[in-house]
Amino acid sequence: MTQTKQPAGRSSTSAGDFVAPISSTSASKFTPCSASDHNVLLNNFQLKKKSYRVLLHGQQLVWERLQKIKQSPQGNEAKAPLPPDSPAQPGGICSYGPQSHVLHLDDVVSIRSGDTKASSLKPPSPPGSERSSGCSGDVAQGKPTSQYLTINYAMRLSKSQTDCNRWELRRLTFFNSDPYIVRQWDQELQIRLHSSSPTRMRVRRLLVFINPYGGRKAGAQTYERHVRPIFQLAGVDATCITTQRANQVKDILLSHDLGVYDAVCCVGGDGTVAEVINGLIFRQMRELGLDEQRPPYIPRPALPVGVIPAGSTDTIAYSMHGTADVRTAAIHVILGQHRGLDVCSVSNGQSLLRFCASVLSYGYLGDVAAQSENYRWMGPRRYEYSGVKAFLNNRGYDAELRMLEEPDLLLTTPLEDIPQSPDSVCSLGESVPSVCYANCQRCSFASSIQEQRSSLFIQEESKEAERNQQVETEDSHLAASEAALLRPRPRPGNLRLPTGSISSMRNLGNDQWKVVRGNFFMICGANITCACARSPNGISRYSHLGDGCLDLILVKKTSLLNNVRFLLNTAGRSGDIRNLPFVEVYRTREFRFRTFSASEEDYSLAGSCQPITPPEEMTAHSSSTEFSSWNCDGEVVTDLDITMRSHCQLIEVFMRGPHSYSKPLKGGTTPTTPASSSDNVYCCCKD
Ligand SMILES: Nc1ncnc2c1ncn2[C@@H]1O[C@H](COP(=O)(O)OP(=O)(O)OP(=O)(O)O)[C@@H](O)[C@H]1O
Repeated sequence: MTQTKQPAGRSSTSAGDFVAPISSTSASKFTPCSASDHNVLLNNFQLKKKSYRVLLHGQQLVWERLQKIKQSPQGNEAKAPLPPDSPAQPGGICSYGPQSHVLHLDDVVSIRSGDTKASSLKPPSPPGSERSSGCSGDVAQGKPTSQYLTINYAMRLSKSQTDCNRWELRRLTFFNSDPYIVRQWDQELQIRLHSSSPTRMRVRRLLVFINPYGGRKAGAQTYERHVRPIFQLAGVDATCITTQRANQVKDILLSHDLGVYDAVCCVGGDGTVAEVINGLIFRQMRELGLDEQRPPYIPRPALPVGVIPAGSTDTIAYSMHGTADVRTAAIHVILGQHRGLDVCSVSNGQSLLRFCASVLSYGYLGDVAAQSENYRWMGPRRYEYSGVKAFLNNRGYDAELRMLEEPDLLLTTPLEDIPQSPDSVCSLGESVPSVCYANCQRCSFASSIQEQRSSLFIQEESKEAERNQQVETEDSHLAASEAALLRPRPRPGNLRLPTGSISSMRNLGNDQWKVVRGNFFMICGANITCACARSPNGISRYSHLGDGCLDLILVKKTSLLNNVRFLLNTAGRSGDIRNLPFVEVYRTREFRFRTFSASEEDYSLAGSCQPITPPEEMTAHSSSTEFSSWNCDGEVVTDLDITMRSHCQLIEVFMRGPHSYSKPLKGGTTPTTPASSSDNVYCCCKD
């Protein structure tokens, strides 16, 4: 820890700035966030014409109000921190005392200094320009002139009664009459803001796809009004492409040079997100020279993805952020925190068809997807109309499903070996399933296992990949050898792995396939919760964003009343479909589907790896009452022999996950954040 030095030959300033070693009382409040040995800056600044002592320590900025003390014994006027008078700023995470305000640099969007307040408020210059690096307001070398320092940051509205996962932008403008101090703070903050972290990437050049056709056809306006200003504030250089047709996103991603971009972002609904994800994965397969129809493993794309909701349901964005708020999604892109998102491959007997990021659904939702395309002119209301039609016409669909049930980690792992984190609200091998939040322990654990697998078994799995390529059986074309070629995953922290966890993962292959036959109202393979504004818990409330598993939900065909019960249950906040006697939920990594009433010719109607079926074929197929279609991320797939397989954290997406928090306490007291494991269960939006 070092302290700052004032440049020689300058007089002290009227604001009472000083550079001082941290006092023992202040230092005792620190809870360092990173192990790196950062400098500590400590100076007085003015904020809204009031004096504050401001401290930069590690990745945390702390400011504490000063007040005048009448006279010191020596006769000098002095300043001291105010007594406790206001609660700490929400978002503060360290124990600095109740009167301190704490801002983590993870939540800072941009920093800019200026000679005047107005000039410090201007957005930073885009990357590549002279002023984009280092000191933003002054020429880095030479005599500084800036006295204002504006810090733009984002804050979650944790006290909001309507949407507590929403984030908003805020700013602080500090004043110091000594430009040397302002320059030093500016430089130090810029360095720390852009320092690399395995789970955070500050995007500089972004490729943005805008779908002007999805949802209410307002993608372009949404981007201009809400997203562009946020990207500008962060100094992001965004190249925008407004799509002209379906599948254009995928075609561009497959054919264009993406080397200059740090990330890809889409403004659209689930179909647009799926196009981006499919485009990036297929591109990676091409670059590696893999057979796209029968790849020996699924490679991880190089670029992370940002998702801005502008579609009809936006379940992917909602499941990622806990809200479909556009500004929140844009803020997550510029803050740059990313997590691995599971992606499922969908294949038929012959080849890989496509990748699915949210849900693959047969029966009721498949019928809705197939029919609603005919009523797109209605906008999002087409789902209600087609939904009622498909509901009344559903006579049940015969099907056979085979799956490997995910073993419960608790059964194979001694309890004391299960990693515990005070920040986490997700258990691992839980008897009561957990909900996936920010800092999800189940997903972190899956990530760690993935990393260990790729390093420990790389040689063995490479051999397995070779063997699989030689002996291509119907079942092995997507064999689980991808881990060998996955690059190591970023790890949020030092997570201790339970002993035996690796072997329990590897024993999966020896387990027995479970077979379920029946007549179903609906069959869903849910990769994520599939929550949306109308169904805040989603179809699959306990699905995790990155645990490498999917939830197979089987809704048996019983009575019309039960179908209504099921739909009401998924729409409400308090219901749990697991309690319904005609619903079965299995957690698995893979399932296979066949409809036993279909003849051989009925299989693989699409008959190729064409991901989206042509409309004529789709309509003809959907008119059959014996077979349904598949709804894959809102797009229609008509094959009748389907395998869905989850690929753990295959793609990095800009998100933190929905947040866990306590209800705001009565009397305006802010609950402590992050939530401890005991106060995680309530969302202030819930009742
Ligand atoms: N210019 C365009 N004209 C016609 N179709 C387009 C165009 N651009 C994109 N598409 C296609 O529009 C389809 C629907 O888009 P998207 O899924 O984003 O919106 P949505 O269906 O309204 O939303 P959601 O999937 O969230 O319900 C996608 O399959 C995409 O390929």
